Formats: sequence, C-alpha cells, structure tokens
Amino acid sequence: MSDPKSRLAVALDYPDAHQTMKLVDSLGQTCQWFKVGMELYYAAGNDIVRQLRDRGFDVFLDLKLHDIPNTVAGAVRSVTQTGAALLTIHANGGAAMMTAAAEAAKAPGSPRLLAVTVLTSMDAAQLEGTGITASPADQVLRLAKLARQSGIDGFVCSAEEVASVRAATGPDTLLVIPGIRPAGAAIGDQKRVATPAQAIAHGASLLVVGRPITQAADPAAAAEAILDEIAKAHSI
Ligand SMILES: O=c1ccn([C@@H]2O[C@H](COP(=O)(O)O)[C@@H](O)[C@H]2O)c(=O)[nH]1
Repeated sequence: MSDPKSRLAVALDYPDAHQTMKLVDSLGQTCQWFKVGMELYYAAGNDIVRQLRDRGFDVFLDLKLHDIPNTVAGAVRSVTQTGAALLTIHANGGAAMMTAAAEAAKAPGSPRLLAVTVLTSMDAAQLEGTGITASPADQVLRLAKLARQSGIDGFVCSAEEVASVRAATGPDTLLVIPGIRPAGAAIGDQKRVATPAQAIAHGASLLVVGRPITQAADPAAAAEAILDEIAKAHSI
C-alpha cells in the first residue's frame, strides 16, 4: 500500500478563503491533497489554489467542465497556469469535447484530466429522470470507455463501479472516488456510497472526502481515522 496520504483528497467546500485556510491549518500536515470545487473556486479563484500550492499541498481542481469543445479546451489551458495537478471534466460532454480537452492537456504543466461519469448523488431513478434508462453501473462503464477512447485516463465514479471500471481500463488508471462515508457518518445528498475500506478494497486510487472531515468536531482526528482505515484496507 502506498502512503495513505496519497490516497485521500479533502474536499474544501467552503464559501471563502478564510474558512478554508482555518480548516487547512487545523489539519496541519495530516493531509497532502485538497480538492477545490465550484463553491470555493467561484469565491476565491486562482488565489486559493496558489495559497494551497505555496504551502506544499497538491491541488485537485474539481470544476467539472462541460461546454463546447473549443471552450473546454480553452478552460484547460487557463487552468494550467494555476499549477493544479488534477482537473475534472464531465464525460457527458461527449467524445469531441473530451478529445479537445485531452489535446489541450498535452501542453507542459497541464493538470491530469479526470472524466466525471455519473455523479455519486444520483441513483437509478434520478438517472432515468434525465432520460438515461441504463443502470448507473452500465452508464459509468459506457462513459469511462468513451472517455478512454477520447484520450482521458482518469475517471470519477462511485465505489460501486470502481471494480468494473478498473477491470475495463487497467491497473494504471487513476480512479477517483467520492461518496465516501465512514461507518455511521451522515450520508446527506450522496446516493452511491461506501466506507473508505470498501472503496480501497474495490480498487480506488484516490478517495474524496468532504463533510465527514470538514463538519467533524475534530477534523484532524476524523482525517487520521480515515487514513488509518485506508492503511488497513486491502486492494482486491
Ligand atoms: O460524482 C461526484 C463528483 C464529485 N463529487 C464531489 O466530491 C465531494 C464530496 O463531498 P462530501 O461532503 O464527502 O459528500 C464534493 O465536493 C462533491 O462536489 C461528488 O460528491 N460526487
């Protein structure tokens, strides 16, 4: 097992830089990866990415780009200047969009791209509401294969699909898994969830954990417990 710290990204879903850095400071050096999503990025922009990078952390920019190919390619080029290591795009944007993003990400210093397949907050009924009658498992696999053919080699899916995506895409694929809930944690708006140990056992590369850490009475202790669970879990 690689260093558990390299397998955990803390989702910094905060409305401003002050609250964000307070949480980051409270974690000390417990965590190495931080995820900046839309809420924080729209409020604090590239400056928050710079602050995290200046402190030596790895930044995962979860902007879930979804637009026409030319616009997404331009956004990938702009993000390159931030020094973020990972950037998400939506696989639902289709092959042309993902191919344009992958081409743009060939430039030196570009982030590694991750295609978001089916959001972990969606179950079969919600997916059907969008006109997709495939199960989440089938739809995730379909989108992961499309993303792979389009030049994307990392994916975001739930722990329920990680084993089948791993089997279809190989041992070196970066599989990033949100919807992580330690036993007994509130599930909130997530639908396809698993414990840290289950996600690692099924083949996850990197776990994304937000509220179970950021809303905990003692965030550092919550993060330590998750890292401990990761360290003890065995990949299949
Ligand atoms: O399918 C997805 C894609 C991204 N996310 C993001 O992960 C975190 C999860 O936060 P929790 O508080 O642990 O639920 C959040 O930033 C989402 O935007 C996801 O949950 N599912």
